[in-house]
Amino acid sequence: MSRKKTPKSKAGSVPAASTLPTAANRSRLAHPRTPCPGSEALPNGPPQSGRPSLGGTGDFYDVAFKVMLVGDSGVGKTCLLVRFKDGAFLAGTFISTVGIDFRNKVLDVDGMKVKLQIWDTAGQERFRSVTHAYYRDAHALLLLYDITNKDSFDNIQAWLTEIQEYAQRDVVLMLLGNKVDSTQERVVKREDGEKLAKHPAASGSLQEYGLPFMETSAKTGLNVDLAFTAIAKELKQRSTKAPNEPRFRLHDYIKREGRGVSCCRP
Ligand SMILES: Nc1nc2c(ncn2[C@@H]2O[C@H](COP(=O)(O)OP(=O)(O)OP(=O)(O)O)[C@@H](O)[C@H]2O)c(=O)[nH]1
Ligand SMILES: [Mg+2]
Repeated sequence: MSRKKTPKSKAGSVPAASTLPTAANRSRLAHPRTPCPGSEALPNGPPQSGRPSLGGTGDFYDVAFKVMLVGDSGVGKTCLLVRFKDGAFLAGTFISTVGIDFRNKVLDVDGMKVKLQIWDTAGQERFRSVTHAYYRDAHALLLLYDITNKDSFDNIQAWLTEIQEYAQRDVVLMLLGNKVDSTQERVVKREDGEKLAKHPAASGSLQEYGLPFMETSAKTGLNVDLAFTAIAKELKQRSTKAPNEPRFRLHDYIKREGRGVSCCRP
């Protein structure tokens, strides 16, 4: 597969739904808390695996995928993304995401440049219709709850139902219990997360094997890179399908590489 350079912004070349961000309206829809040097306005087009045609900043990549962060407001989606992208933690006042925002990051996965275009959605109910419009183009979803917030955990089933309704059937899905650094405030046991991941009532094509599950901390960085890397590896394997390449097993990978991960197969 040839390595290509992302063409200069193509944001104007693909029609976007009116509610979706474009170069012109992005700042109205999202309030990033830190400057986003890697951010760029991109079309909400069809899946891009194998065809690097996303608008860009000049990153080189071989394949590009769309990853969405979903879950209740306050679970740490924005912080997880900022930790992964910038290696920093957004402490202090909680500023809820408005609409949707995104960042790009190119990972080297087994010699191939994999570009993740990561969409950070607003967890608040009032933005749900905006989020729905993005599900269908997502190749992977990271579904978060907050281990210090029982409601966010209880709402996971509702999120899974929504995912089943709006996302592609073969979407790669991973469940993350965030804020694992807050040991004193923990109200959701790791075993409960594992149990839910093993037997989700609704989870699309991954139901057969249960969901890959990890606990993470955007504050300390625990398992954050691993979550995105695992997703990138899975997506890359699916798109290249090299005949002699050993099959990548997402569950086994995070079990082997994760810290504090026991895992997930039923
Ligand atoms: N202790 C701890 N706090 C965290 C962690 N991740 C996020 N937070 C805090 O939790 C609050 C919410 O984080 P956000 O990342 O903004 O939450 P969100 O899921 O993006 O929320 P919405 O944008 O409303 O959907 C902020 O005050 C963060 O500082 C974490 O891993 N550990
Ligand atoms: Mg947010």
